[in-house]
Amino acid sequence: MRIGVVTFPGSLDDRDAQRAVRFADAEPVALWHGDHDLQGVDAVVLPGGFSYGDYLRCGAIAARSAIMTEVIAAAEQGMPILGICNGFQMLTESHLLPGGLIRNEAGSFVCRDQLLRVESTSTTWTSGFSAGEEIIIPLKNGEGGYIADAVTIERLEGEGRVVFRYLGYNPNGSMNDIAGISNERGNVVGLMPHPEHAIEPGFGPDTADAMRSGVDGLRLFRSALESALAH
Ligand SMILES: NC(=O)CC[C@H](N)C(=O)O
Repeated sequence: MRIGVVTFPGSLDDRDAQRAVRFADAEPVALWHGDHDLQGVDAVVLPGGFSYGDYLRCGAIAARSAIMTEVIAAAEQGMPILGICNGFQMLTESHLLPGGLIRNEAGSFVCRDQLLRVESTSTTWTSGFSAGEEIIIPLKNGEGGYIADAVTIERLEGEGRVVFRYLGYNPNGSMNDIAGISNERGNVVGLMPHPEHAIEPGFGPDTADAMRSGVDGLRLFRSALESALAH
């Protein structure tokens, strides 16, 4: 499986995402924001960072880049797309996912190992988890507060499209403790925490708790690979 990772001006975690793809035994393909070319990839990761310096709103300018025209068309055809943090912001800004991300409630950047509950396993990126599983994934953002109108929130909850929920502590004031959501089809997933930073023991979240592997993030990439092999 070939998974494209898009680099935008100001991307920070594109190399980490490529590494995560490699660790999951898929082939990473570097894609460029200015190209109208997905190079025949099977899936796309929109990585974290500060695309276009976060000007206007995080992800707003990136959502209007050349590559996103192709990503949007491919997503609508069912291609698996994962938006991580700044990538999640791009997905809402391009309307592939509903709602938006606003400045953290506390007004400051937050960086922590975050406990999450996997609420939905019916997406391409979470099929390898068990529903209700608790995982730890690093989180680092300034505009991570998820908001949507009441009808949208009700719909997301009712359709089981809240994929990840913050547990124990809501780091940014997200409505309903929402950390990640999917589109109706389950091929497009966006989340604020960074799974690409939890792929290797000793280099991810604090693993002092023996119950935690520190590599929960890798399972999102593996899920996509296993979904592809199953089809
Ligand atoms: N880690 C990230 O991708 C950060 C996204 C964005 N720049 C923010 O601060 O919210």
